[in-house]
Amino acid sequence: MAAQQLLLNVDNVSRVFGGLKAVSDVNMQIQDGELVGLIGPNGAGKTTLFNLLTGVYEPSGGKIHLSGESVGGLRPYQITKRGAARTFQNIRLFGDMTVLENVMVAYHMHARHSLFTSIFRLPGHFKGEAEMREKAVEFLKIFNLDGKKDEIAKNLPYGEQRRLEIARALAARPKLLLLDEPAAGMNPQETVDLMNLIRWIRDEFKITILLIEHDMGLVMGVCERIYVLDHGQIIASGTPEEIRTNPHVIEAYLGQEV
Ligand SMILES: Nc1ncnc2c1ncn2[C@@H]1O[C@H](COP(=O)(O)OP(=O)(O)OP(=O)(O)O)[C@@H](O)[C@H]1O
Repeated sequence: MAAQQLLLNVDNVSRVFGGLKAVSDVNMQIQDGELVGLIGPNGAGKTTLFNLLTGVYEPSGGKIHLSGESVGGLRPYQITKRGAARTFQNIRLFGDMTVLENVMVAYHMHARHSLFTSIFRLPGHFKGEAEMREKAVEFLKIFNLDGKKDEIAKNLPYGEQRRLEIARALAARPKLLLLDEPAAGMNPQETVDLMNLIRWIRDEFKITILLIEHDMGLVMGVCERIYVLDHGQIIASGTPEEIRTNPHVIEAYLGQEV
């Protein structure tokens, strides 16, 4: 088996808001191809850490490397170009665009049209558009959304909007896909389907996935390794079984089922 490559290296990263250390000296190493969960009680700092990894916030301290390249403090679009794409806790689609257009926007970021062919609308450009449309429909098939390609995104049921958001993030061809509570608002059957889909995406696209999730069944069922944040600090990391029986984790979740 090939040696694993370090994809994401979070080295002593912190973020302070006023007097509050929302993320405190966090260390996290994720290997290429891993499927990793990030859990923790409300306000633990999970979304803040995602915002640091994707350039929404600048770290107050520490370093972040993606594929060996320093990305801490870069703008979100710069980090997307370097291979990290995400979804949000509150769905952020282009609500007034169609389902297909939402995916094509992501493709456009990676299109290889020359300025010349775009301006003069030479055949190469049209070929590019047609190819892009075809690929976008292929993507939508994976997510069982191809039948809805011409619907306006905001009119889709909630679970489908979540799936579309994942499809759009994936269309940007990330090495690292960050999912912020992908099962939020889904019913149990949708959650099980999503769990299978996430695992399939990782295997099929050979990417690395880091997901935040409150649904413990989802995290324990799908992730190979889990980090636990509490009050901005990593209090545990390990396999689902190690996390389930970790006394620090049980204490952090006291009164809640782990
Ligand atoms: N922009 C901000 N300004 C000030 N404080 C913030 C900001 N963003 C987050 N915080 C604070 O940082 C802490 C961590 O919040 P964060 O949203 O990262 O937690 P979380 O683990 O994602 O919580 P939840 O599970 O409820 O989504 C909280 O105390 C929150 O109030």
